[in-house]
Amino acid sequence: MSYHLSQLGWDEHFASLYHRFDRADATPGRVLRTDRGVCTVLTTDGVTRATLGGSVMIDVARDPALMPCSGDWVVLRRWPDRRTTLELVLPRRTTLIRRTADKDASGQVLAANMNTVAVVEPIHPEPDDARVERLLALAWESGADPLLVLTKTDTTRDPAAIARQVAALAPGVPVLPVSVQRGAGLAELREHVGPGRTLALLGRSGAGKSTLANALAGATVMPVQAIRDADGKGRHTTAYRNLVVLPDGGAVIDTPGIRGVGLLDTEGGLERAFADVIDLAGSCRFDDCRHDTEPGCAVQAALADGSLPPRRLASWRKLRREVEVESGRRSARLSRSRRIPAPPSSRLL
Ligand SMILES: Nc1nc2c(ncn2[C@@H]2O[C@H](COP(=O)(O)OP(=O)(O)OP(=O)(O)O)[C@@H](O)[C@H]2O)c(=O)[nH]1
Ligand SMILES: [Zn+2]
Repeated sequence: MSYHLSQLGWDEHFASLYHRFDRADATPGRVLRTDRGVCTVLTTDGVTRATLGGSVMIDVARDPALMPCSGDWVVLRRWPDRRTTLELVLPRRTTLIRRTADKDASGQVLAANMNTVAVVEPIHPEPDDARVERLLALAWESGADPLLVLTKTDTTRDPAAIARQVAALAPGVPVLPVSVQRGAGLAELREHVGPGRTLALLGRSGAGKSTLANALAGATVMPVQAIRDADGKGRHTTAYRNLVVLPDGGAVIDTPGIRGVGLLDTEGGLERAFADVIDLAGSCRFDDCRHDTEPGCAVQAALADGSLPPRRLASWRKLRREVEVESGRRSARLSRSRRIPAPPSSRLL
């Protein structure tokens, strides 16, 4: 049985990247999950497990963000002794990456190559404004389209009112209230998946991400589990918690529930998440306005007339300060690591 990778978003772009690695013992695939250096990968022949090849290990030692993750398109190599290694991660189109807690401030990739990132926040107890803002900045940063999903709407009396309040934290982002229990909002959410499209779910533990992924997958049996194992050793019984292949095409990436998430903000995600504040700042009289006591400050004017909630400016300042401090640490680390010559990444396969 074969599986069409195009159902998962494999297209001419990735095919052309893969082309130069195409040889008899190589095959492309998409990472479903990773578990301590062992990756579960879906190929046209089914699901296989692969260990990291030497070149990937060298890349990861240099930059932890190059560790394969759910959603990555990769090149596998099959060896005569039946081992399979993951030899290369094809360049990611979008990347959901958070700053790790270590002092190096390096990045950890949570998901790759998704078209949409849904920030998943429960409507009850009350949505946490600061968390929503932070996760939305991360979603914008990924390069994918952000979406805000408010879950468990069956647990509160007036979900629409809460959705309106939360929408003020999410300029330019569609807000979608859902209840899996009642089946409400799922049809709207399905519009963001479908053939060739991948939706990543991002949110705290208990937000309802796995419940959403299961609801989108519909049946209890994923087609992945019905596909013959590429090793010929029978079916896998593992529950694929990370990338879930949907019966009608497309995929959902269920990221692990995260407690705190640091922003790397190298792609301007913060500015897009705070487009309301940035737009106002563009109308201040002085280009270097600090939005304190300067004359002609559009931000202060909006605070005064109530059109900008004070906490939006406070959040923006707090997150920007955090990113500045952390990027300072990161550049210190990079200048240290430059003393080690970078390995050539092209002698693969
Ligand atoms: N009432 C109600 N409860 C829900 C709904 N969706 C999820 N829940 C409950 O919320 C709890 C957490 O849901 P999960 O889907 O496990 O949350 P998660 O985000 O995957 O959590 P982690 O796996 O820890 O990251 C479970 O007890 C679900 O039954 C809903 O629509 N309504
Ligand atoms: Zn100003």
